[in-house]
Amino acid sequence: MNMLTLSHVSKSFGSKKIIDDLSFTVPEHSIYGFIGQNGAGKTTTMKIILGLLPADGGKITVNGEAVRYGQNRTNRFIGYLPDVPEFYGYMTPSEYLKLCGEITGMPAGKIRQKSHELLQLVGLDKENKRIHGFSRGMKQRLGIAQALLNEPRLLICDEPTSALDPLGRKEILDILLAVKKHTTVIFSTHILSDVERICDEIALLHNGRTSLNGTLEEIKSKRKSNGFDIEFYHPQDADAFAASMSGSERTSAVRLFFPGKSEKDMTNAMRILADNEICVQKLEMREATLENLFMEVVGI
Ligand SMILES: Nc1ncnc2c1ncn2[C@@H]1O[C@H](COP(=O)(O)OP(=O)(O)OP(=O)(O)O)[C@@H](O)[C@H]1O
Repeated sequence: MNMLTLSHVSKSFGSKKIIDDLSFTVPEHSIYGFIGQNGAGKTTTMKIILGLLPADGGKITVNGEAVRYGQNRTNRFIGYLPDVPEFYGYMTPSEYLKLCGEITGMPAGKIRQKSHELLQLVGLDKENKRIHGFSRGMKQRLGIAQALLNEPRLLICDEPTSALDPLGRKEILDILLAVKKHTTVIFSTHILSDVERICDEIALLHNGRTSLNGTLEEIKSKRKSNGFDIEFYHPQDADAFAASMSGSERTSAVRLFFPGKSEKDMTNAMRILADNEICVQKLEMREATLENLFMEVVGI
């Protein structure tokens, strides 16, 4: 089942079209990476999903129910972590979660049990400091605990790792992986290594549409090969081979790179190597990385 679907969604601010016929689906219990450059429209899309901004056209469903601007019925399925979460700095984490639970009408026993469980999950269970002394990473972790308090079916995180150092980012990514058992996660980001680490599926937002979407394997396999490298034992073998197969770049004394070549070209290279009795240390295809696919799509 799909936890979130967007069909032909559009949004303009004045004459500027930000979202243009955007469609994608997020399967239940997946981690979905919503990627785009600064200003691509990620936050705008999330606000439309939350019913906080009206779309100009199209349809969105969350857990099978249609989202309507200005109504918050579908938000009972959603936990939301904004890019810069705001807290009452004079409270401790457990006081803050208690307040959030009370506002949403949770019974006191349930608030206690969920707060304990969630603070443990985000590594803040032993933290009795007031929130104003927290690091950015601790605030993001508390924000995730708060977003999960009402046991949402869908957790939406807006750039949860963007302002964090590598350790802080790892902590957030590990938490998102842990919550996937119970909750579908969609998170926006422009940090591609985070996406490669935890996402089951991705959509790349460019010019208001998804320019790439699917699993990482699907996306990488659809794109053209990036070529192959050959590492020789002797520089003179590299010289001889470069003379017999065109299109190489010398990347070291004993290495040649053949940019843009296919698997068929690599088979041909193997034949030439065998015919000339040249033994090599290594011969490998260069896999498309998400980063070079991103560059290709956005035209950098
Ligand atoms: N309320 C608004 N009125 C006018 N323009 C807006 C409004 N909100 C967003 N925009 C514009 O829409 C575009 C998309 O903004 P949005 O915040 O959705 O991008 P984003 O992908 O989340 O970017 P970032 O990674 O920088 O947060 C930007 O050009 C922004 O200036």
